[in-house]
Amino acid sequence: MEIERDLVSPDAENDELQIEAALRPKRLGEFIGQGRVREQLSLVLESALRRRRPPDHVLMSGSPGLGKTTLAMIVAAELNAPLRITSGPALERAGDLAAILSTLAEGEVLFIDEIHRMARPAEEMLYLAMEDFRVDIIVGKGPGATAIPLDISPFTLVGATTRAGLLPAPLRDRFGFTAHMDFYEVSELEQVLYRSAKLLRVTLPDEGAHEIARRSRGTPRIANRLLRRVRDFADMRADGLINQEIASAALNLYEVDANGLDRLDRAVLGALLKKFGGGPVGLSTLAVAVGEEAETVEVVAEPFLVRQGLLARTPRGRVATAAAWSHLGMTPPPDAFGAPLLD
Ligand SMILES: Nc1ncnc2c1ncn2[C@@H]1O[C@H](COP(=O)(O)OP(=O)(O)OP(=O)(O)O)[C@@H](O)[C@H]1O
Repeated sequence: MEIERDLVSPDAENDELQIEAALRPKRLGEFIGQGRVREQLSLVLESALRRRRPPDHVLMSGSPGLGKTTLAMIVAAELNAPLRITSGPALERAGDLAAILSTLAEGEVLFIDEIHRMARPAEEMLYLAMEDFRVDIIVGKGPGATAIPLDISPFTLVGATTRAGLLPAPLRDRFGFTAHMDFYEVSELEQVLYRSAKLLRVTLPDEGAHEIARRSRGTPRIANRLLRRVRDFADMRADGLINQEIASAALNLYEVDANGLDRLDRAVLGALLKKFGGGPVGLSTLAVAVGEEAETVEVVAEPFLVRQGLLARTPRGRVATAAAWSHLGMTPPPDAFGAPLLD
């Protein structure tokens, strides 16, 4: 079974990238939510500016669509520094990274998205670059190979990962500041929606904003996407009025459920309850049951289901909570949460 990428998929689709760019907050002061990260980052950046030195390297971890790329761009903007963007999968060989590092301008911000997917030789080159602003260029092969050290300009690395746990410790330790991005509160998503509505020239009453925010899976990217779909629906069916009823009808039409669960979330929960009696079941078995890659289930669906209190990760596997059974309107078997109690 192939799960279609849904309206609430946290990944950006191609035609969406342009709209996203237009909706991106450009400065830290415009960035909504993630209060602690914002405050810590602003201290790091301010003190770097005062010392006239590039700040410590920054690692950002969190689910897709929570604003990691946006924050990386903001870091460069706040430092008034140029920004270079690449991603882990593009750095297949050490030479790919050397070509970038050796051409960085002084103080430039290098953003590596999906940094956990970088090839090993590139990763090792990065250690030295991050620590000593130096790369060793290997010339020749085999026993005759020599390493020629090359100084590079001091720079700031901003790494983003959806899977901080996969980063090797030597790499993780070289970041002076780690920002854990969490899902957004409904009230924060409302602020994201008001801001986007203004930029898109959409009239958004409070009740419409609330309905969209609470179904946005705690993710600004999804909130912005749902806003555009609800606007289309309201334009066609309600003279552009986005009240609670219209927002709710539009989101039902697009199969976003009342808690913002998407089709993949529901498929994972459904399989867990119907095929495995609520678990425990291993991640890969669960992924096969919904026809998805284990990584997709782990990175995309699980964090939100865990956050919603619908699924628990235990040493023996994934387990549905009581809330999951009631969310799908099912009755758990008597032994669903361990042995039944005897009177
Ligand atoms: N704090 C925020 N305030 C307002 N808008 C935000 C915020 N965070 C993200 N957004 C919006 O969500 C969109 C997606 O954010 P972004 O691309 O930065 O996410 P990401 O975490 O880098 O995702 P991915 O890992 O998939 O690249 C942006 O276009 C931006 O409009």
